[in-house]
Amino acid sequence: MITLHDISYLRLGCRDLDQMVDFGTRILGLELRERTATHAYLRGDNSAFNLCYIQGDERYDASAFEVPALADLAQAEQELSALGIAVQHGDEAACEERRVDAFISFTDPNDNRIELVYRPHVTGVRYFPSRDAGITEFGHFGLHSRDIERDLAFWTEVMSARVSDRIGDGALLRIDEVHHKIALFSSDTTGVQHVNFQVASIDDVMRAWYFLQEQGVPIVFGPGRHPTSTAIFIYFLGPDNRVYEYSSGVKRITDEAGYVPRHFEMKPSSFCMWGARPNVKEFSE
Ligand SMILES: O=C(O)c1cccc(O)c1O
Ligand SMILES: [Fe+2]
Repeated sequence: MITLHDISYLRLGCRDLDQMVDFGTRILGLELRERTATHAYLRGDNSAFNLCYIQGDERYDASAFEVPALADLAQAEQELSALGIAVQHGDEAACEERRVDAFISFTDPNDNRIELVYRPHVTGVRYFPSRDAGITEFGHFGLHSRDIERDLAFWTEVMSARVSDRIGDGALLRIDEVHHKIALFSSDTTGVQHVNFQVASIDDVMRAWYFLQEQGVPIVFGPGRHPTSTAIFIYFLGPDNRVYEYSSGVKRITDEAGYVPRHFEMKPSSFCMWGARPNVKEFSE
């Protein structure tokens, strides 16, 4: 089994880097930490970055997870190879580009690009937001799945994630006490399905609601409250057409041994207990 310590970062291809930097800073409220001609590193906490936008193929994305020890990379490579999954080693330049000491990359059974990283760089400089969005951490992300049972088996049996709740086919997976850091949703494509940042309180979610409307940002779901994680949320679209989410109050699962996942029906009320209706394809019946 491969043990994931935490989510680390997302690499997101885009056609217009300036536009994504503007969105990331002025709208999302992330800090632009570094910028090259082709790469922009943005963060909502003290890590080197959470999101790296890369000028070029807008369909490109990769999601990264931290493993605790260097030896975990070699062990992961062995286990993945035994399953017939091809593994690449990051060379020095690729490590530098990702601000990590070492990493391997592969594609999961859904062809999602996954990176396992050792020692993602953390800074001693506190996150300085470019707007007061109230971000407290990089919360979780959703991945598309063209075959949920196949992908769920991979993420739980190979990557040691645990199911916290299901909604229809969808699955919310934890790798620590936080209710979920990975979500799998049934779809016909690959890659990142949504990007979540946690904010401090309901006030930040409601402030975002007014702010996003004023800025003309399309809101696609919420404000609302998830019955699953109990988090209060709002979802909106970036200029890259990706779905972004702020949420606050995600529950923790402390009774690891005794917890039994619940299976919510595939209905809007399973995504929002206040009655908001999702305008997000993967959340709809
Ligand atoms: O927080 C949740 O429970 C949740 C449920 C459905 C979809 C999501 O994106 C979520 O974050
Ligand atoms: Fe989410």
